[in-house]
Parts: sequence; C-alpha cells; structure tokens
Amino acid sequence: IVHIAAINKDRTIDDYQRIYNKIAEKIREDDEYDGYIGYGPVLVRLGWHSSGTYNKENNSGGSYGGTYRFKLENSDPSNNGLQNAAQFLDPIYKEFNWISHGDLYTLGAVCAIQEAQGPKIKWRPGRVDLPESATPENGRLPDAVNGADYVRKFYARLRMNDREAVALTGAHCLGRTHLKNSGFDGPWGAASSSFTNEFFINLLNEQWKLQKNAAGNKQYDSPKGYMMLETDYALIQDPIYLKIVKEYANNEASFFKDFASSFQKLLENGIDYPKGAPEYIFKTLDDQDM
Ligand code: HEM
Ligand SMILES: CC(=O)Cn1cnc2ccccc21
Repeated sequence: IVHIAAINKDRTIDDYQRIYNKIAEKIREDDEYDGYIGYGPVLVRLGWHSSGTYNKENNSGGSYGGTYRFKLENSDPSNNGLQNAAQFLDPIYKEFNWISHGDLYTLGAVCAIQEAQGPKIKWRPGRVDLPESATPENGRLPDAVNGADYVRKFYARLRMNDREAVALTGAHCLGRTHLKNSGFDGPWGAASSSFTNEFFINLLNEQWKLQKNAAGNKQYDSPKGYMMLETDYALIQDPIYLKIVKEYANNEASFFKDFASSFQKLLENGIDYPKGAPEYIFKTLDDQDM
C-alpha cells in the first residue's frame, strides 16, 4: 500500500495557522472538560490513535486516510473516550472542510502539545480521506497490561526504536486514565494539562505498588495517588529503557527534542512526501500575543 501526500498549492501556512488558532482558542475556551484538565490530552490521544494503527509489514493503517471517522475504527474499544476529541473537532471541520480528516486529527494533536507548552512539532499536510473500505481492523492499538518485551515489539511495528518508544510514552504526562474508557483509574489530582518530563520523574521517584483497581485490572499506584500502567512501569523494569528514562528525567530538553521528532514520525508513518512538500512549524497563541 502506498499513500502519497497530495500537495495543495492553493493552501499556505496561513490557512493552516488559522485552523491551528481556532483549535487553540477552543482549547482555551472549553476549559471545564474532564474536571478542568481541558481537551488538550484527549486531542493528543486522538492524533496518536489515528496514527498508531500503522503496520510497517504492509504499510497499512496510519493517519493518511482519516479512517478514524468511520464506525469500525471509532468504535474500537481501544478508542473509548476519543469521541470527545472528535466532537470537539466537528465544528472546526465544518468551518474548514477543505482539510482532510487525517490532517485535522494530526494538526489537532500538534496544536494541543504546543499549547500545553510542549516542544514545537513539525507538521506536513497532504493526507487524503480514503473510503470506509480502507479502515484498518480493530486490535492494532496497544494493550496496557503488558511488559517490556511487548512494548518493544509493539513500537517496532511502528518503526520506533527504544529511545523513540520511551520519548513517545512521555506524553503520559498529560491527562489521565478513566475507568469508564479503558478500565484504568487515574487520579484527577496528578493529571496535568502541561507538557513536561514529569512522567519520567514520577516513574523514578514514587513508590509503586501493583494492585487491582475497581475494574479488576492491574495497575501501579503510589502513596501520592499517582498511577502507572503496566506498560508505563515496564520502562523502569527493562535496563535499556531505564537508562533512557533517567536521561529524560534529568534533561527535559533532550526529552523535548526526541519527542518532537518521534511524534512527527508517528503522525507521518505510511505517507510518502514528494520532494519539496511543505513542512510547517506553527506559532502558539502566545507566540502571536493572542
Ligand atoms: C504502549 C503504549 C500505550 C498504551 C498501552 C497506552 C494506554 C493508555 C490508556 C489505557 C489511557 C487511558 C485512556 C482513558 O481511560 O481515557 C491512555 C491515555 C493517554 N495516552 Fe496513552 N498509551 C500508550 C502510548 C501513548 C502514546 C504513544 C501517546 C502519545 C504520544 C499517548 C498519549 C496519551 C494521552 C495524552 C492520554 C490521556 C488522554 C486523556 O486524558 O483523555 N499514549 N493511554
Ligand atoms: C497523572 C497520571 O496518571 C500519569 N499517567 C501515568 N500513566 C498514564 C497513562 C495515561 C494518562 C496519564 C498517565
């Protein structure tokens, strides 16, 4: 399967910055969502899940076709809760319906990270809506009740190495788990809407106890009321991952640099960009004094 980015010469960075600004202003406006965590984290998760179906073996899945918009994909149990992000983006799509769904889902995630004071993420347009028949089957997204070997193998399918896998998991500094969505129980207290290296610091500094939550699923809980999934905790059980976790806990700039490149790679998996295809770095609302 080959997906070639469609270059639309009529659209410039200004057109995409306008959509970015609309999303960023709406994140600021709709601040009450999920106990005042806001929509940032769930927008990041939508961008990640619409890309995480990619399989390097046959270059299938991934963000290109915007197939999350179809029932088969958006009703995948792994996607429980992402309806909130899709509903958030609905009015934006209605106003700017020249954009493809794949470009919108990934642009929304880039916007959410940058507006959470995270790193600037390079973004390239050109994803093209594919028909429902192109929707990947359920089951390609990762399960949280697994260890390091599973994590390494899962990320290899997305062409990610150990550093990229650890960096990407650092997005769990944002938002929280919700029992009704995933069967994991996250604390409101510790949930954050700012993008930092705190996930790695907490992983190393808290005492973690493996226990069954109210849904009977195993997760790690700390005295401060933080939680980690088993796939999170795997990052300090595996010696190779542990070394990288320590680096990112001690050097936020290194985490930001690696996250920015890994997240762009994740969002572009499966897409061939022609030579000279435009690549944008959007300004935050703060950069524009808005
Ligand atoms: C082994 C890989 C991963 C597993 C098993 C996993 C699992 C989960 C689970 C179970 C939740 C809770 C969902 C809910 O209950 O609402 C969650 C939330 C989240 N995940 Fe991951 N995740 C993984 C990797 C990633 C990656 C690569 C990113 C982004 C780069 C990411 C970003 C997020 C965000 C931002 C949230 C919070 C969403 C919210 O607050 O609504 N995750 N993840
Ligand atoms: C605040 C907290 O629970 C940090 N955290 C730890 N693992 C997480 C997975 C998804 C979302 C947030 C996560």
